[in-house]
Amino acid sequence: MAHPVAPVSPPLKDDLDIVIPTIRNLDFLAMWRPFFEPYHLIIVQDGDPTKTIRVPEGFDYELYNRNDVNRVLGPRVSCISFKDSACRCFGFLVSKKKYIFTIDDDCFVAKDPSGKEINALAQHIQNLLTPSTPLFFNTLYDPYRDGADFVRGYPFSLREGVPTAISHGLWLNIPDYDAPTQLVKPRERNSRYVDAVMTIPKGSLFPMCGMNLAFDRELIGPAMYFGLMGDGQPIGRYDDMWAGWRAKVICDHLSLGVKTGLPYIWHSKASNPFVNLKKEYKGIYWQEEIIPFFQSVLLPKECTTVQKCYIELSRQVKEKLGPLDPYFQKLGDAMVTWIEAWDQLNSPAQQAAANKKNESTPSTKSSILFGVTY
Ligand SMILES: O=c1ccn([C@@H]2O[C@H](COP(=O)(O)OP(=O)(O)O[C@H]3OC[C@H](O)[C@H](O)[C@H]3O)[C@@H](O)[C@H]2O)c(=O)[nH]1
Ligand SMILES: [Mn+2]
Repeated sequence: MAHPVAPVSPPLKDDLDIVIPTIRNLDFLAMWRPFFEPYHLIIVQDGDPTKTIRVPEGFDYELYNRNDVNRVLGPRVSCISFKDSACRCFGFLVSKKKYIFTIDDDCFVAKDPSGKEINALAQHIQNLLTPSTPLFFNTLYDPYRDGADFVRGYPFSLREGVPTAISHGLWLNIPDYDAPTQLVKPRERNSRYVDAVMTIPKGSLFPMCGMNLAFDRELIGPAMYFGLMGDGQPIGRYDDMWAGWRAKVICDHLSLGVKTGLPYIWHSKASNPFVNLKKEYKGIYWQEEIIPFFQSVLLPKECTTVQKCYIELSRQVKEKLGPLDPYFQKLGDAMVTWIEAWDQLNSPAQQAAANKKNESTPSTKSSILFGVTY
C-alpha cells in the first residue's frame, strides 16, 4: 500500500518575511501567488496614509502606513524616509523573522530561457542557505550549485566558504540604470539571462539594488538601513546604494558573503528619467568621493557585531563625509537612530512578545500589532 506523502512545506515558510514598499494597489501579487502565498508579507505603504492599498485575497500580511510608522517609532521615525522606496527598511525593522526578501511592486515573474517561470524567492533562499566564497574566486561560479564544484587550484582550506548574508537578484526588461543612462538609452531592455550566481569578492564594493533582494536578518539586518531619501532630503534613489556599500564593508569585516546573479525578475516599469535625474544628480557626483571613502574604511577589531560596526561607520561618515555636505551629518545621526530603533524593536523581550503574538496574529494593520512601544 502506498504511504501517504506528507505535503512538502515551502522552504523557510515560517522564517522569512516578504517586504514590499508601495504607493499603489498590489495586484502584481496575483502573478506571484504560487510562490508568495505561503509566506507572510510586510507591506510598507508610503505617501498618503488615508489611501487604501488593495491586497489580493488569500495573502497573510501586515500593512504599515505612515501613521503606523509614526506610532511604532515615535521620535525615531526621523530615520525612516517618506515618499521614497527607502521606506521599505521599516519592514526590515519590524519583522521578527530570520530572513527577508524585498521586492518592488512593478516586478513580475520572469521566465528562464526554457520558458519556465522563475521562482525568485526559492532561488534567493538557495543563495542564502549555501555558503559564499569571498576570499578566493571560483571561476566556475557558485561551487555549491548542483553540477558545479570548486575548480583545480582552489585551496581546500577555503572550500567551507563563509555564511551568506545577502542575495542580490537581477532584472530582465527594464534594467536598474541611473537617470543619465536611461536618458541616453531610453529603449534599451535587458534580455540577457546569465545563468550564474557569484560571490562578490572581499574588498570589492557593488551597486546594491533594492528591487529584488534578500538577506539574512540575523547576520546583517542592522546594516540594511535604507535612508535618508525622499521628502525633505536633497537626494533620492541612493537608499539601496548606501545600504549596499555599508553592508558590504561590514560583511567583509565580519567574514560574511554577498552573492549576485540569479534570480531574475521581470521589471516592468521604467520610472521617469527626468524625475530620477532630479533625485539622483547629487549622488552622481558625491559618489566619486563616497566610494573611495568606503574603499578605505577600516573597522577596528573591537567591532565584533553589526551594530558596533554600524555605529563606528556612522562616526566615520560624519567625520569624513561631513565636509562634503551637511547632509552626511544628518545621515550619520540617522544611522545611529536606526540602530537605536533596531535595538528597541528587536530586544529579547520584544522577540519573545512577537513570537507569542505570531501564534495567533491574523493579517492585520499594525495598530493592533504594535501599541505605543517607545
Ligand atoms: O515615493 C515612492 C515611490 C515608489 N515607492 C515604491 O518603491 C518601489 C520602486 O518604485 P518604482 O518602481 O516606481 O521606481 P524605480 O525607479 O523602478 O525604483 C528603482 O529605483 C529606486 C529604488 O532604488 C528602487 O528600489 C528601484 O527599484 C515600488 O514598489 C513603489 O511602489 C514608494 O514606496 N514610495
Ligand atoms: Mn520599478
